[in-house]
Amino acid sequence: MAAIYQAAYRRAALFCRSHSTYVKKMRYLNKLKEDDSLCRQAQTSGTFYLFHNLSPFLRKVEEKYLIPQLSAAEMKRILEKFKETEQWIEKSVLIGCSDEHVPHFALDLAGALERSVIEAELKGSFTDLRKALFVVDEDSSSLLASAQALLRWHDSHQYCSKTGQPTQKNVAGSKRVCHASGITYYPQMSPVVIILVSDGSRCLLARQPSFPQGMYTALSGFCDIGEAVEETARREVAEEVGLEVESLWYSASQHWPFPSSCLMIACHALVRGQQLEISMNSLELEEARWFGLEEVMEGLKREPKSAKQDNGNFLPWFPPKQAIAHQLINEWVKQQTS
Ligand SMILES: NC(=O)C1=CN([C@@H]2O[C@H](COP(=O)(O)OP(=O)(O)OC[C@H]3O[C@@H](n4cnc5c(N)ncnc54)[C@H](O)[C@@H]3O)[C@@H](O)[C@H]2O)C=CC1
Ligand SMILES: [Mg+2]
Repeated sequence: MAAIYQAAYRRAALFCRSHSTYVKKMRYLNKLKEDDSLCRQAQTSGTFYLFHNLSPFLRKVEEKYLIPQLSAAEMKRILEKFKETEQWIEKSVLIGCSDEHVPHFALDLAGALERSVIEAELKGSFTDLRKALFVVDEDSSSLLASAQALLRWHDSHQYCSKTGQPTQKNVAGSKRVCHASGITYYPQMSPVVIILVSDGSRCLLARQPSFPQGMYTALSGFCDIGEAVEETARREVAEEVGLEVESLWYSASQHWPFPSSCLMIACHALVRGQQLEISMNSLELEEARWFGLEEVMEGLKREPKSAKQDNGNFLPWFPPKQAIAHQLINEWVKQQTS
């Protein structure tokens, strides 16, 4: 009995310790965002993730893809070797820190150094994010997605939209300021609601014409200005498939970097029993239909590569596990089978 209590105590102590590590880390990051001189100093002891034209730098070691972190000294050496000034470090943005408070920065070297030069020097390659996200581990993929989103936002917000004057980033890159108008700009995400519609025993999955062949996913749509999440969900389901949502419940959320920084808010929805006929909006969708449990379970197991049949048709497959749509579909299967 005592052993059980000891184990519980150890778990509780561990929780408290990790909790306070987390709190300290978040407060340190917040300080770096607010204090330019502290952040400038942090750049001299931090580590750097490299990008080129928004493509992250990856290194393949055996069968694994890793994202190398360069020390500040290594960064300095490379910039000096290729006759670039250290000023480039100023362009980096803060993306996190370790539990020991080693800050992590992301830096895009396009404009400073040739892509192939850095690739040869550091023995790796700048890889399109659409590939990179799916070959690195889960923690690295969310770090790459948010780092790229922040770099992209800075790249496209160099000027004030009111005065046309250049904006200046703070050292951490958590904002940009137009000194002519005094306007502060903060990095933005567009909220998108993704809804897995069910009639109780089947779920509704759809395809847009631009999707890879055979891929189906849950319905989704950007929030209109002024809308609540529930309103977007009801409107998108009505617009895209002509059905009325009866009840809606939240599942989880995810940052999604395509086409640029979306906050995906994932929900399950039930539609009214009497009215299950799909009336698809063919301007947005190529196909929308009900899937039974068995077909969904098979689709979850199917790899895109194995979806093509001998007759040229494609069997249905769903987004990979990194996409929140996958999680919604998995949850629905669990609900049906529990
Ligand atoms: N991570 C995941 O599991 C999934 C992510 N998605 C993402 O959700 C996003 C939205 O999905 P859709 O069904 O295409 O949205 P949607 O049904 O709202 O239609 C897209 C159209 O909405 C308009 N629009 C309104 N506000 C916009 C904004 N802030 N940015 C861009 N376009 C805007 C544009 O005309 C665009 O063509 C896509 O970017 C897609 O990558 C979609 C499904 C799964
Ligand atoms: Mg849509």
